[in-house]
Amino acid sequence: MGKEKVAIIGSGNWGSAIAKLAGNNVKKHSDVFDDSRVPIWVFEEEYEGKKLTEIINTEHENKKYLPDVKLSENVVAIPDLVEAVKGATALVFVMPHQFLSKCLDQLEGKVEKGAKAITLIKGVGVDGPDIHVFADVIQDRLGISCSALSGANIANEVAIDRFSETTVGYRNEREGQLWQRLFQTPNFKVQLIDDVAGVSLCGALKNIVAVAAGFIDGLEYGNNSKAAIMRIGLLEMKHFCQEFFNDVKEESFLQESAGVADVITSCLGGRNRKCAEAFVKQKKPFDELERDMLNGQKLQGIHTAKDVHIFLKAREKLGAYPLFDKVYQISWEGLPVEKLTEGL
Ligand SMILES: NC(=O)C1=CN([C@@H]2O[C@H](COP(=O)(O)OP(=O)(O)OC[C@H]3O[C@@H](n4cnc5c(N)ncnc54)[C@H](O)[C@@H]3O)[C@@H](O)[C@H]2O)C=CC1
Ligand SMILES: O=C(CO)COP(=O)(O)O
Repeated sequence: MGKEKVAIIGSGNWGSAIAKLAGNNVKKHSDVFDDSRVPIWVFEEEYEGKKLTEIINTEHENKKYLPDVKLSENVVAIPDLVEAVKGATALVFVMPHQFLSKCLDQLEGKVEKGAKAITLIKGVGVDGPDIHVFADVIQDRLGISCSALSGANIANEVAIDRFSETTVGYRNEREGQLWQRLFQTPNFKVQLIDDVAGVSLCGALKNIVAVAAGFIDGLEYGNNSKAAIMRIGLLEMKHFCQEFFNDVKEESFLQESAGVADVITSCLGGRNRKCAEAFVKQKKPFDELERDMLNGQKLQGIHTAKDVHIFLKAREKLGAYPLFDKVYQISWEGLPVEKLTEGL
């Protein structure tokens, strides 16, 4: 069997951090991976008067989304999505969830037969009463096996090699071990679990909880309130997964980085938390805050709150998830933020 050829689809803050790890690890495991080239698809834009792909390919740094972190020289930025995945056998999906569907439209019928994929995207696909994790969406649309990676992984910290853990929910153990080889470093520990849905849903739903934590910070309610939001949020996450997905594992919530640890880090230090605090203090809408505070990076939590609201409404289950619903109502329907804790 030939060596695995990796392609990374997405080059934002997390996409660039993961490209750094993958670029180095393919060299470390050159018995398994083709280490000559790791293509990364870049949604082309100008940054400081130059094309972002040109900056990445000459300076080996994504100056817009992950400044001051050097990427290995085998990481090659490519603006054409289909060209970026040409010949790839190991596809890493890592773009903000709102852009996945358009990418899959372009990729359908274009990926290598027998390729495998992993998604690092945090979000869910909702269509009225139907809900899907993105690993399933990718698998169905492209006809390839797709695992999921999620964890307490603030990208800027992983990128500078601070000790962190993550969880891979695998389709089969062999694929889990392949992804572990691609991403694990002495300071980035990759745990494996046979729970694609649980890992994916933890990553999506914790973003709603992080928005709630940001509201608490905006209200200056203090640490007890924030701890309560984390606890209630984690329970709603677990309840939601167990109610609507058959095969999720309890360990994914309580023992894995994807569950409890990601709730904690996101409620302390994530972008969703930061913008939600500003929403309360500055009284500006989220799209304006995203534009002013994130320099092109994207919020996921408020969109996931809306997706989950649409789904729960269609299933007539809104009352069963009061925290998720309060986040939706405050973010999208003008409910006063002081109502967040009412009835929890
Ligand atoms: N940043 C972080 O700390 C972490 C992020 N994640 C997840 O990883 C996923 C990707 O996040 P990031 O890499 O941080 O992205 P990001 O939040 O930095 O978003 C910017 C990216 O979106 C792209 N983009 C903008 N407009 C686009 C369009 N119209 N079509 C396609 N792409 C477009 C930009 O080119 C850029 O690559 C998200 O689901 C996020 O929740 C997961 C763990 C950590
Ligand atoms: O997923 C993350 C940390 O694990 C990042 O969360 P934010 O998108 O809120 O920054």
